Amino acid sequence: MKVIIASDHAGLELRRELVNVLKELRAEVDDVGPTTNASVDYPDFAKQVCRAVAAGDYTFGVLVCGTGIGMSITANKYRGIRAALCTSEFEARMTRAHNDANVLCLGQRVVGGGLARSILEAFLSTPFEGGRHQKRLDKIREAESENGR
Ligand SMILES: O=C(CO)[C@H](O)[C@H](O)[C@H](O)COP(=O)(O)O
Repeated sequence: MKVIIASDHAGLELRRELVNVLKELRAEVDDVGPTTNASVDYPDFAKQVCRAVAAGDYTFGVLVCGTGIGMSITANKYRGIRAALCTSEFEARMTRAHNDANVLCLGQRVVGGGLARSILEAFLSTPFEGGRHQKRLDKIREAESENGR
């Protein structure tokens, strides 16, 4: 499994913890930064992750900012990206099973390291159920086209 991860300055510490978790889980992980806690703009980092996931270069992307909200708003602007902001394991399982989410967004100022780890593990290990949910994903794709994206 290949995972690409990024954050802004407000998600840097949690991102570093999650890189270690991903390595423990034997995922192939590319960490695109940032490398210092100088203030940066989260859309610049979301862009790198979302372009790579949408191109099919990675199984999943992970984005961390202060709340996870800015990252998730940005990520869902990219065609083919289904980004989910999760604050619980339940949401992580459901968004994989029902939405086939391909980008996980987390807020360092919202969830602690232990919970974030559980959320990440649930996200990575839950398969998409398909069936009735596929038809709904097809409709999301239609919505992307309708909006000229
Ligand atoms: O986009 C966000 C909020 O919707 C993220 O949490 C950012 O990390 C946050 O806005 C950064 O805030 P800061 O005051 O510049 O650290």
